[in-house]
Amino acid sequence: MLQKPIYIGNDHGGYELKQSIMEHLKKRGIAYIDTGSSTREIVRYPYYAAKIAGAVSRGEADRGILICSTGIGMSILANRFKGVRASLCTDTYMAKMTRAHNDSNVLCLGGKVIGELEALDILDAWLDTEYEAGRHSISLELIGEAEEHLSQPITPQQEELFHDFNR
Ligand SMILES: O=P(O)(O)OC[C@H]1O[C@@H](O)[C@H](O)[C@@H]1O
Repeated sequence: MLQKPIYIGNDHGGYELKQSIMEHLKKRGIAYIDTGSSTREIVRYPYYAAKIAGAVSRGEADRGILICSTGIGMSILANRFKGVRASLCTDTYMAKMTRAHNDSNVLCLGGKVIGELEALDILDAWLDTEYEAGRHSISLELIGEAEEHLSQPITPQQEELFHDFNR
């Protein structure tokens, strides 16, 4: 059960699909806040992606959904924010796995890559799959450690940890 509304962002390429996503969330009784572009006019996707990724990173939102033409540009930007694990999904398997294994907190979709029904199935899989934790929590810790040292070269000790599969 989600505690906070899902933040949604989109550019022109994601405008159409966002309408279906919002309708679907409404039907499911899931609260959302739409901070995306409200027209088909050409806009800059990094601006809209940063609003959602920033909100998730600061803890104002637990989950976000980003929709652009391919989902790629927005996922590139979102994953630069601390604590954001943005997942570009093109099928339900990816959506389930990224929740179960990566505790994904931002779903990225490509409005020109997948059809409406496929997108809604992906969304449901992402919403309904719980994070498994267990062995995956070590990997998330490693991602967190990498985030702390983004612009610094990895030390030999960190390098060692990355290759220690017994952790
Ligand atoms: O549509 P334009 O502005 O040409 O390019 C931006 C798109 O390029 C991709 O990274 C994103 O999918 C975004 O929607």
